[in-house]
Amino acid sequence: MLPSLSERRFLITGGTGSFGQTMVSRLLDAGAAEVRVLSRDESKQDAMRHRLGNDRVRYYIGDVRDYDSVLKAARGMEFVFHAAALKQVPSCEFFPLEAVRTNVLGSANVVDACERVGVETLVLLSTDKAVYPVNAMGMTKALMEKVAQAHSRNNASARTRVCCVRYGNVMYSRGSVIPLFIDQILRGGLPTVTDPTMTRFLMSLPESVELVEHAFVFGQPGDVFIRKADACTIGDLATALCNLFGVPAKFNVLGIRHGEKLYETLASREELAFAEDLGDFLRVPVDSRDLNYSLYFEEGDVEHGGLADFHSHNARRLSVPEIESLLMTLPEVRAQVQAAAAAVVTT
Ligand SMILES: O=c1ccn([C@@H]2O[C@H](COP(=O)(O)OP(=O)(O)O[C@H]3O[C@H](CO)[C@@H](O)[C@H](O)[C@H]3O)[C@@H](O)[C@H]2O)c(=O)[nH]1
Repeated sequence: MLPSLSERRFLITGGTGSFGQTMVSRLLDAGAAEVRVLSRDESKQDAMRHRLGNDRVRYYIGDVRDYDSVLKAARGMEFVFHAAALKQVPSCEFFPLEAVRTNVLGSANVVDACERVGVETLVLLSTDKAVYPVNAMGMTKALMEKVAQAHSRNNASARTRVCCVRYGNVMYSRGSVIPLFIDQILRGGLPTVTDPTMTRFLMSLPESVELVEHAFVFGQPGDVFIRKADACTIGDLATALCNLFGVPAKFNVLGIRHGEKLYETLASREELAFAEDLGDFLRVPVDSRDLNYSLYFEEGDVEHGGLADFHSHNARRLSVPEIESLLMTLPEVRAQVQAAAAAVVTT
């Protein structure tokens, strides 16, 4: 999917995370001349340095909240992927201003630094929680999208092409529900399900990386790219995992947590009225009108009435066997299921 990248230079903010590590490997494989990782945690960088052992990867300690640290890392780079964020819904509810500082002001720093040093393309990673947001994480990611779009709308001669991508839950990402449920099952406990009827979109890490690559190759300034995905209920997810590990499908119900929604929306009906359907992806272009709306009178109004939002309650619903098959495509899950099965055989 990626074109040849020899002599091309990349920066990934939050580059030690699940997305960042996968993207770094893809860029190295595609021949990138240099990949910089900007992040706060020196021990994660050190572990990655030892694991990769590749001198085309350079590590920058810094924080997107600190403009100078972003500027230093962005200097000389042609392409930037902005993945650094505060992402946990409940913790952002308790510390909303921290989410504003990282997700909104930090993202604005990234946009400004890229423009200042003449980065060619910047792709910012957003989430379905940014659509009709009810929690601080989603609200701040929605504002991040607005910052990115305003950059494109307000700067006709912008040097940096800025696009966003939006996706749902990445299966087995750090701190997410799938490794948690597996851990609970392996310890002999019951998965703690918030609400069995709650639905989420499911996407693999390679699919999320593919979406970013698509935006990187095809995006126009201000675009938001969305990857279409199937969804499942959390009750079915817990059941599928219990089945895979050969334990009775039972769980404890916790109740919905701070800031959570029963379902997530990947694209609103307002966006779908303008979106371009690209098969696996949707492209939502920026509304590039200025504030003189009367100038656009003849373009008329777009009809939103017949459209429905694209959300995880009306997306294709995966059955329990389908979830089991999907989970077994994840190397981490496969390895844990096989290890558990082998342990049963030897006892
Ligand atoms: O003990 C638990 C923890 C979570 N859940 C449920 O599992 C689902 C997924 O939870 P989790 O894996 O914590 O993800 P989300 O809170 O949905 O948020 C994730 O998915 C987003 C995309 O929607 C990303 O933007 C976020 O960074 C990422 O944390 C939700 O319905 C939770 O209610 C449980 O049932 N039990």
